[in-house]
Amino acid sequence: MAAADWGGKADHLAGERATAQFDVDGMKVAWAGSRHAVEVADRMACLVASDPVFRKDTRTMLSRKELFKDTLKKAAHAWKRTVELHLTEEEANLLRLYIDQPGYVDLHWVMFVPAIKGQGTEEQQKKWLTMAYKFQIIGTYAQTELGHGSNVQGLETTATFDPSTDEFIMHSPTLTSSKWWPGGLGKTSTHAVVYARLITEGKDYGIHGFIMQLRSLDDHSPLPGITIGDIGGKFGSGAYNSMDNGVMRLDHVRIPRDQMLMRLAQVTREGKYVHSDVPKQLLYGTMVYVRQTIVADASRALSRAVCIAVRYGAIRKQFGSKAGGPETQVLNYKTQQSRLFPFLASAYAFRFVGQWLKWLYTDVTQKLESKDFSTLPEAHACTAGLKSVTTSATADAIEECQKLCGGHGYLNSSGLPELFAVNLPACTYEGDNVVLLLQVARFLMKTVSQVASGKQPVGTTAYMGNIQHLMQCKSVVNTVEDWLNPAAIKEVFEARALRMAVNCAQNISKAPSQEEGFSELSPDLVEAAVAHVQLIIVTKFIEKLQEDILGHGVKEQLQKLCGIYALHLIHKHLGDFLSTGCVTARQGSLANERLGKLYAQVRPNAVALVDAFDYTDHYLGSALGRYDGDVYSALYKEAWKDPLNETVVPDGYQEHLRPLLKQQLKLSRL
Ligand SMILES: CCCCC/C=C\C/C=C\C/C=C\C/C=C\C/C=C/C(=O)SCCNC(=O)CCNC(=O)[C@H](O)C(C)(C)COP(=O)(O)OP(=O)(O)OC[C@H]1O[C@@H](n2cnc3c(N)ncnc32)[C@H](O)[C@@H]1OP(=O)(O)O
Ligand SMILES: Cc1cc2nc3c(=O)[nH]c(=O)nc-3n(C[C@H](O)[C@H](O)[C@H](O)COP(=O)(O)OP(=O)(O)OC[C@H]3O[C@@H](n4cnc5c(N)ncnc54)[C@H](O)[C@@H]3O)c2cc1C
Repeated sequence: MAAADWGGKADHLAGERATAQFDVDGMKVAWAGSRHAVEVADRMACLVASDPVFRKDTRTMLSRKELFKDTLKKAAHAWKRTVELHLTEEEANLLRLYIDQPGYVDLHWVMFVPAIKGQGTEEQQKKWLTMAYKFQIIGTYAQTELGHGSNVQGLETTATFDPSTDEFIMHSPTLTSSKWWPGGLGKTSTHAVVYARLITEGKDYGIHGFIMQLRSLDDHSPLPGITIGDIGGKFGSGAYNSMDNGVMRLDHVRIPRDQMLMRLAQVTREGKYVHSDVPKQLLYGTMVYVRQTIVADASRALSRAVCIAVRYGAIRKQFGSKAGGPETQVLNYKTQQSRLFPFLASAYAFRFVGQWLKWLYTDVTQKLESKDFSTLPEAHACTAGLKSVTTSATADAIEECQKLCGGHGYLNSSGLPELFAVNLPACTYEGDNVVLLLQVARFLMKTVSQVASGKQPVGTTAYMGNIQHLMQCKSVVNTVEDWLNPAAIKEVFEARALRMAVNCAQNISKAPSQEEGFSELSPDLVEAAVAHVQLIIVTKFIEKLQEDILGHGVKEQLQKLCGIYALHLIHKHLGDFLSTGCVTARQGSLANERLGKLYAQVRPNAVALVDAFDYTDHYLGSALGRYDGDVYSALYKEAWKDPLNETVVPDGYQEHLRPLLKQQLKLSRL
């Protein structure tokens, strides 16, 4: 039976849109960053949605092989369209984003090219990037090994210089040194930036990057000495299984000396190791760059989940009044609002902090080019911390959005299981989130000790300079309305973050050594790091509201969302705020009361607030999140696409079901 014959007319969202109290177009600009950004994104999203090659509605039903081939097809077609339409870099990136299928191209553009740009000399960039930009070679980033991921200094692959031939010998000395995980390595990449221990003149100089050709450019077979394959299926159907994450073993593979990336350090013809006068941490520069892009990915993934849950919540009805009145939209339940609206606010908060982080990264890069390395530690702490907090919150929120959509959220056709499976590994890749928070904590402990010795901190830690006030201040909040004051909100977040950091520093100083203290206190340090990162997000949201924001009612809605973001954190982490004496129990309950009022104010705007994300139905990929709200017809239609429904009587009936039924029938007649 076709969906149209189903009978009942589907509900729709027009009524919801009519209650919006702001200009949705203006909000689209605030979300995207500029009118230009809205326009380009729209154009690229429509280009993808209207091209049958980019269909993805049956993706979760494909076998791994079919899915992989489909990914190759999409990537090749995307490149063809990029060339035919002379797309700019910005347009091509958006095209890739809206295709919405992880694949080798992500690693090529997001890691291989940036690694060469950041660590290659001008000559090396000219040679390799020219080929990479034209897709004459396909590259990946091969750092992680079977035995070590987080501990980069523990990697085992060796690159031993042989002066007799002017070559490096690349080798995997143990099973655990097998490269393991790099995306695109398994079946696609022709080249990689491989991280290995540099050994010359008998001395181990630690980890460095090397460009290696892995496969023949004629027939794609692995080059001699290289064993390579895919590491196997991953969590979820469809999802990240489109990516050929790979394993690679190297057996004394020789590469020319000039394939060591030599911007930060060089090996001379004679085998002398020479380090440039730049910090060795620049070796980690590609990770800083990618962590920054992952924050933007997190806000996008979160906003997709929220868009699905809000639209569906406005359509779905359960229970009516006792008098037999109409059923209630589930979005009207206060519990639904208190679970969902903090995610809506977080999506906006992460979006704005991501825009700021992009600015910070650009600023640091410009400073590095003029040999000013002073802001590198802060850039590392900000990218590591924000990557960690935003991806963890996003993965949790997508899972909760599935529950917010009830049973239908568990269907692949809701789009939520795949969204979860694709974004969950962001908590691990580019640095495990806990490991990264410990990096932030290390930065905070250094800053606290500098403040103690009279140095004035700058940037995102400038608040620590206000230590006299923040260590003893009491929140001025006395009424529910006082929690509308951004200065009052900022003060309690600053006081909480500083007091948690100072507590940790004091406790570490009581330990026999700094190292032991850091290890013992690491759970508290992680919480202090989270408090600092949440302060950054709240602060950047407040600063965003000080900008010129055009459009009727747009700023007012953002103020409400900013309030929700901050106050829901106070509610969630009330233990921190109380134990550090930043707020009293009464102020905590006033914050909660304010939160309830903000939810009620956001409710009539909820659907319009997710419309402002400006996602096409193709990109959302959800029967529940459709723009027109025709949810039930869509679910019904999607069900029939399942391969199980290709036949009325299932395969296996003759072999397994019929004999069983017959036998049981026979037994019952005995
Ligand atoms: C269906 C839709 C899908 C659509 C998708 C569409 C688009 C996708 C687009 C993008 C997706 C993005 C990517 C693709 C997906 C996945 C790719 C994944 C790739 C990877 O995972 S690559 C491997 C990443 N690996 C890691 O991150 C390892 C983590 N470990 C580390 O970073 C480090 O080892 C460590 C934990 C930081 C420790 O370093 P180490 O040197 O051993 O020790 P320390 O003593 O702690 O540090 C020394 C010193 O250095 C400072 N430091 C550390 N890191 C950095 C840095 N990055 N930058 C600057 N400084 C750094 C540290 O602070 C210390 O400084 P001191 O002053 O204190 O000495
Ligand atoms: C989907 C996906 C794609 C990837 N793509 C790539 C790629 O393209 N290229 C590449 O090189 N790598 C890639 N990786 C690898 C990724 O970077 C690593 O998995 C990541 O850095 C984490 O390292 P690990 O797996 O060794 O985790 P481990 O470090 O083994 O972590 C295991 C547990 O130990 C904890 N832990 C570890 N160290 C500490 C510590 N010091 N203190 C406290 N707790 C600690 C962690 O918090 C975690 O809970 C990918 C991974 C995934 C999942």
